[in-house]
Amino acid sequence: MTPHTALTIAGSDSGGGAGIQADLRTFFANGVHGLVALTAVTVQNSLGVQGFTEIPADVVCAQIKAVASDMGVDAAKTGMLATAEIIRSVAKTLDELGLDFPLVVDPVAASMTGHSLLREDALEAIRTELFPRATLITPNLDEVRLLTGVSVTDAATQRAAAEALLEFGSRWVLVKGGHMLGTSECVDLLSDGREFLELSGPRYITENTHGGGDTLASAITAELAKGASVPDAVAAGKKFIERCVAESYSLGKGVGPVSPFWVLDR
Ligand SMILES: Nc1ncnc2c1ncn2[C@@H]1O[C@H](COP(=O)(O)OP(=O)(O)OP(=O)(O)O)[C@@H](O)[C@H]1O
Ligand SMILES: Cc1ncc(CO)c(N)n1
Repeated sequence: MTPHTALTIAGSDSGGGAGIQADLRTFFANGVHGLVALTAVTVQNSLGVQGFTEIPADVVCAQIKAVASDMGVDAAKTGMLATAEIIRSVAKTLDELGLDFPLVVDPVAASMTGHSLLREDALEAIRTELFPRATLITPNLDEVRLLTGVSVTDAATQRAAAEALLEFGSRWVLVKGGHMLGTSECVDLLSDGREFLELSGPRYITENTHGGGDTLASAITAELAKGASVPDAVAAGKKFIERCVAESYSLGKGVGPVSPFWVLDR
């Protein structure tokens, strides 16, 4: 049987734990065929990002058009987009395609070691060009602060952040709580402005969470590609990432990756 398709528009991680590598293994683990529009080549390992080179914007868009026109896209996600020019071109291309599939925008600004993955002014372009076209946006707490100025420290500020982010025009927002320190639970808040759904799970004690945000967003995208509603896709994505954090491993001298290898024993 031909599987559903999910497109990732994102950068490559030479360490294999984040970026398109995380997306493709997550798509596979969730039973969808992964398509790729590569935006940048990063030089990185478990210790951090040493640099990156972006792909020309017209080549990024040509990849999207090539797969969309021939194979069809059931859902798409964006990760590292590198430059404002790439962001604007991707938005235009999605419009040209009619954007008749769900779009998850993970507003990747920096790696977890704090290295920038976006040229200056590009986060503003994600906000104005992509958020209004997004079915769901999935910022972490650092990205929330950069986008809204809100510092999330508890349930009330997480809800205030969700409300502020929805003003930018996405249908849904997931404010991820992975970086909320001092809590024994990891609580992500999903909202469309009417419903506020707390997705809560155990916080595992591990340093090895590289690629966690990408893995969550691509697991959600895979579920959307298969036809799930946003709340169902996010609930399934949360279960998936939890298990991947629980089974993460050390690799290299720094932060190891979350791992979907457990699906091989399913
Ligand atoms: N220690 C942990 N135990 C369980 N779940 C976690 C843990 N850390 C993060 N998560 C979950 O992983 C997902 C990603 O959240 P997080 O806030 O870490 O995103 P991120 O910062 O974008 O990820 P990345 O580490 O890729 O930069 C969320 O669902 C969050 O609740
Ligand atoms: C290529 C790439 N995309 C996203 C992230 C964020 O996890 C990363 N470290 N590298």
